[in-house]
Amino acid sequence: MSTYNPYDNVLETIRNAASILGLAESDYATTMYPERELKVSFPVMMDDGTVKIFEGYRVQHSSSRGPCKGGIRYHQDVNIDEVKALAAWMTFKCAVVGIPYGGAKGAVKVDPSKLSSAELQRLTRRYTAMIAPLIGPDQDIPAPDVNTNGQVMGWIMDTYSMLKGHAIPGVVTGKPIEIGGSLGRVEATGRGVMITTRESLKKLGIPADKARVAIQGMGNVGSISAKLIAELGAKIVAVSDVSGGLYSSEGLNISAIREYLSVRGRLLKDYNEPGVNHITNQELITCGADVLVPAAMENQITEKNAADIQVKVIVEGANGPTTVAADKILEEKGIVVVPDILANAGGVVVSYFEWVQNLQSLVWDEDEVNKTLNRIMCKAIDEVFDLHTEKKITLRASAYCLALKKLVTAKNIRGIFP
Ligand SMILES: NC(=O)c1ccc[n+]([C@@H]2O[C@H](COP(=O)([O-])OP(=O)(O)OC[C@H]3O[C@@H](n4cnc5c(N)ncnc54)[C@H](O)[C@@H]3O)[C@@H](O)[C@H]2O)c1
Repeated sequence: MSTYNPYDNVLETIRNAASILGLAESDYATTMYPERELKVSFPVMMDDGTVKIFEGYRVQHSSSRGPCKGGIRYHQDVNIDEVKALAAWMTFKCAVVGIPYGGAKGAVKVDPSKLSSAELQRLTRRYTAMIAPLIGPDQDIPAPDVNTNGQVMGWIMDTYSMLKGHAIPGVVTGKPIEIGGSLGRVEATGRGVMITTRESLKKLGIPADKARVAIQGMGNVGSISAKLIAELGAKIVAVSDVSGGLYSSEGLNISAIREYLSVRGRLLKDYNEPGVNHITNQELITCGADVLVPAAMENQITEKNAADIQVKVIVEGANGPTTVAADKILEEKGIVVVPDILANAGGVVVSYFEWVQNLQSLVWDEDEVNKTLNRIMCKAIDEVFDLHTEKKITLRASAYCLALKKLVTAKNIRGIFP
């Protein structure tokens, strides 16, 4: 078996959509290559006085439909192909939900749990300085992703503003409210996953209040998805984090688990409650539920475990959790996969609201944010399901066809420079 390369996954998915649309390669070739790839190496002074060198990246996949947009990830295993794939998924995500952005992604190869808060701040500030030539509210706007959060965005905003000499809140989204963040942004990706789950179940005729749901990952996306899907009346029977998972056929107490995890450094392997069993991440993926929400990392549903998956629907909270080979197995089994570029788009939609508020120096109330998010998500979900029914293609192929069409149209209108 060849080594897993998420960018190959992206290319195969784009080629499949292009062939469904009957596009010639010259029509969509630009979507196969990132516009810019920056690799940086930079020193950080550690608390003990030693200097460590870290490697980071910023990839801008496309600016055809607007400024580049995409999160920053801190992870010890990150590499350029992963960042290229994540940047491309952002391009397609923004296109499928119809917000005026291209796609980008950044990362630093680091395990942030091994750094003190002061070291994390110095690393973030130096990485920001290294990518400063590429980012800015008009060209490329970062946001949180795995292992980054509002505080990290605050340091990025401050560093960039200091370099420019005045406050520029619109350079990042996912900031704390006090410095220009949007109400509803922290919950937005999970809220989008909940809306996608609710609407998909409705279309498939599965009552949400009878659904049994398993969620992999209890970070920003997984834990908010768990909370909001539970509020639909569904039973969350399994959740997990990097250390392992919890299972209860009666349904887990999500607010108690979220409360427990709110202390930095705590892991689910140490969580104990009567009636709750410890399971592995693999057991979570193959446990008997109706809905599986992978909300951790890429490459979790593969040809090795796809045949053992028993759910009716998979709602991809994470980016790229399912490989192309696994997708084919799931399709043959009749399992409906709601793709990442649709299911987890809530975060970038509310990031867009935050950026608009920053550019206009306006503040929206939370109700307006959530209502507008709901409207945009429901419209995109309807469009993706309609094309899927009309063309008898998977939901992933449908979402990519809709997005690719918009990207090709934008490129054609703009023409080729010079
Ligand atoms: N934060 C956002 O707004 C956002 C938006 C869209 C998509 N996403 C995607 O959602 C996914 C999760 O992002 P997040 O922001 O919630 O990250 P996070 O850092 O807040 O949480 C990640 C969670 O996954 C768990 N995890 C890490 N590695 C794992 C593994 N190998 N197996 C099982 N669990 C593992 C962690 O313990 C943690 O619970 C990523 O794919 C990310 O790209 C995030």
